[in-house]
Amino acid sequence: MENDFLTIALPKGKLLIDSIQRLSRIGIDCDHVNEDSRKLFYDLPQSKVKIIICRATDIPTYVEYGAADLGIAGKDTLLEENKDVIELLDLKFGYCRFVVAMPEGSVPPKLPNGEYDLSGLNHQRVATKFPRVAETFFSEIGMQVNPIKLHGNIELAPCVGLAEMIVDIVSTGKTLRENHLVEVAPILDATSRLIANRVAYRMKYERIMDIAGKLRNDMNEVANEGGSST
Ligand SMILES: Nc1ncnc2c1ncn2[C@@H]1O[C@H](COP(=O)(O)OP(=O)(O)OP(=O)(O)O)[C@@H](O)[C@H]1O
Ligand SMILES: O=P(O)(O)OC[C@H]1O[C@H](OP(=O)(O)OP(=O)(O)O)[C@H](O)[C@@H]1O
Repeated sequence: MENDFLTIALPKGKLLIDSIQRLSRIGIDCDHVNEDSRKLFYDLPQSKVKIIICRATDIPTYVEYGAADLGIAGKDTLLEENKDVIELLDLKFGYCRFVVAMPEGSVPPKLPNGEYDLSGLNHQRVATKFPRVAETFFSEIGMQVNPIKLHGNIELAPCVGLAEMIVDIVSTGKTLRENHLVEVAPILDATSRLIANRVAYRMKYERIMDIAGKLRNDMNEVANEGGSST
């Protein structure tokens, strides 16, 4: 019966390989799902699962509207998209950090506690893919900024005068370094999460909790063996 099937939305891009590995390890036969193909959905009748491949930033939308029962998305995307979904599990891969960064030549002075004094940045322009995250961070410290929404290569913006600073993801720090930008404030850390549609969570509770439980056990087993969980 069609309703026995569970639809899982996976993000193309950086999180796809780990997502496939995690699902494969708990017996969902999705090893053949790959990004090089232009195929965007896969039926896995043995596992009674359909996999759909979405842009990372669209995963919460597919799950909120019920086009997917489950999805895997970065916490950064969940905060920015702010969709009505249930966050079931921290999968602990795809680690990255949100930061505020500025050109080396214009970093603000430091406070006695060693943090940068951001107060002079009030009402300045922030280039970012994450305007909600940026505005929330600054409003929590009593400041207002003018977000300029971009879709990529954020680090370019302050180098060419489009914005005074950026709010972006840092992983290795290479992109900041190569563009002469300095982190002036951490915002938060992000990892990938298993999310569920609210209705599916009630209607398909046992299957969803079975998958979430198996993913959690798999992570614990890998951690107990002392290895990386990805
Ligand atoms: N160095 C990194 N840069 C960007 N994202 C990272 C990094 N490390 C981990 N991630 C995680 O991977 C997720 C997907 O990133 P990816 O670059 O594949 O897609 P995207 O470019 O953000 O999405 P879209 O294609 O919709 O713009 C991010 O939301 C984040 O959670
Ligand atoms: O600290 P690093 O390891 O250098 O990684 C950080 C970079 O990775 C992301 O960009 P992405 O590769 O997603 O490309 P984009 O600029 O098109 O978003 C992010 O927006 C940074 O630019």
